[in-house]
Amino acid sequence: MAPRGLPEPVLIRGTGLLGTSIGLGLRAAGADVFLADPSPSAQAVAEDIGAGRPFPGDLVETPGAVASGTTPARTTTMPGTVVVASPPDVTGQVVIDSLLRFPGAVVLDIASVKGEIQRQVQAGVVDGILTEAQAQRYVGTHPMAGRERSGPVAARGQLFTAAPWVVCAGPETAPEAVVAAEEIARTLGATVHRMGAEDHDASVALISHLPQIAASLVSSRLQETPAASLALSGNGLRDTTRIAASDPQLWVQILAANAPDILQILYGVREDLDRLIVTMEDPTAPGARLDIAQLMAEGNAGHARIPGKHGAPPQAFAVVTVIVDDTPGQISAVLQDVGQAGVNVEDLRMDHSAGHEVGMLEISVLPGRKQELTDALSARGWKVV
Ligand SMILES: NC(=O)C1=CN([C@@H]2O[C@H](COP(=O)(O)OP(=O)(O)OC[C@H]3O[C@@H](n4cnc5c(N)ncnc54)[C@H](O)[C@@H]3O)[C@@H](O)[C@H]2O)C=CC1
Ligand SMILES: O=C(O)C(=O)Cc1ccc(O)cc1
Repeated sequence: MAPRGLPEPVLIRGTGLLGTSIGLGLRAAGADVFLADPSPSAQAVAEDIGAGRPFPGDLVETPGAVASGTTPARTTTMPGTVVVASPPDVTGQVVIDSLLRFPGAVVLDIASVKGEIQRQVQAGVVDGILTEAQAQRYVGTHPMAGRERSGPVAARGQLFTAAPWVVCAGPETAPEAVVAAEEIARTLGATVHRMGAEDHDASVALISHLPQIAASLVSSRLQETPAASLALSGNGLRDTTRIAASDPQLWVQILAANAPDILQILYGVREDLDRLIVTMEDPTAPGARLDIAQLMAEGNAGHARIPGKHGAPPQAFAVVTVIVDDTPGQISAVLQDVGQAGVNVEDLRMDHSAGHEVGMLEISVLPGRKQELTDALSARGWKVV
């Protein structure tokens, strides 16, 4: 059964990580999905893994066609909804092309920065390329879920489960566009957050773009580090650097598109860093340790404000740590016993030191269930620390 309120078929333009993940999720929900990507291999992989079928029509954009107001060729197959999942720097152009090419279709994009695309659509109206009615069929959105890898091979239909999905509708946006965007988000298991494009861009500068910059800055220090030092790495380093493996091409576009908002935050970070440097130059000076303590306490306070699963208020879970052998099947065996004990797993992670034959499986549960789970796992022979 197709999702209600979603005009079909759905055409996904751009079958990389995000486009293919959306296709997989929509197909699993029974929607009819077409795929189009200028990269034949990206499109073929997306089709092969079941994200949709090829769009029967030529969607190659003529360079400069949108800017010059040339109406793109219309196809006989008309999608009801177009999801633009291309790289950010061409998204505005693909959105305008879709509004012109598919009269009547709702068009949404999922690019990481929203203001610039909204401005391009508005400029299309001012320049007479788009009518107001055409522009109203567009709604900007942003799923707050992704991976540090790109391309369809890394796609997952479950990528958006429990993730926030921002919908940037304005008073001018056609109601059916908002309904379709929210239906896609909910069908894929995400929670909808309505927000203006400017507030969105200011928010992601802090909660998404700064962490990316911080991870890249920390990781760039590791380039010349001797292997013997890196062998000591634990989860602290892994936690703070995972997203440093992200696609540079994508991030050049994201950071450039949101530079003014990011810059305001970087000025604040620079102030804190300058203060810390002065303190560290003489850590025994009067007040220096208080300064360091204050920095750590400010970090604690900010971290405690990060909401938990499903956008719930921050919650301190209790962690039950189980030692498991580094052999196949151990983790699933522990999790089966956790399920038998009737305790819900809120979070899970594996701490794995290089060169050791055991791993530490950290199972986060509600604080009230910790003792019960510890007892149940110990009774089944697991070593709980
Ligand atoms: N990577 C992530 O974690 C997240 C990315 N996004 C946004 O999703 C969008 C796609 O990102 P990814 O899937 O990660 O990138 P990707 O690099 O995996 O895929 C982009 C795809 O777009 C195709 N493409 C290039 N030019 C195109 C055009 N003119 N028309 C149609 N397709 C075109 C490419 O061939 C490629 O297959 C970006 O706008 C990004 O800001 C949003 C949330 C998370
Ligand atoms: O890998 C992660 O944890 C991410 O946060 C990825 C991500 C990248 C870009 C976005 O616009 C949104 C999410």
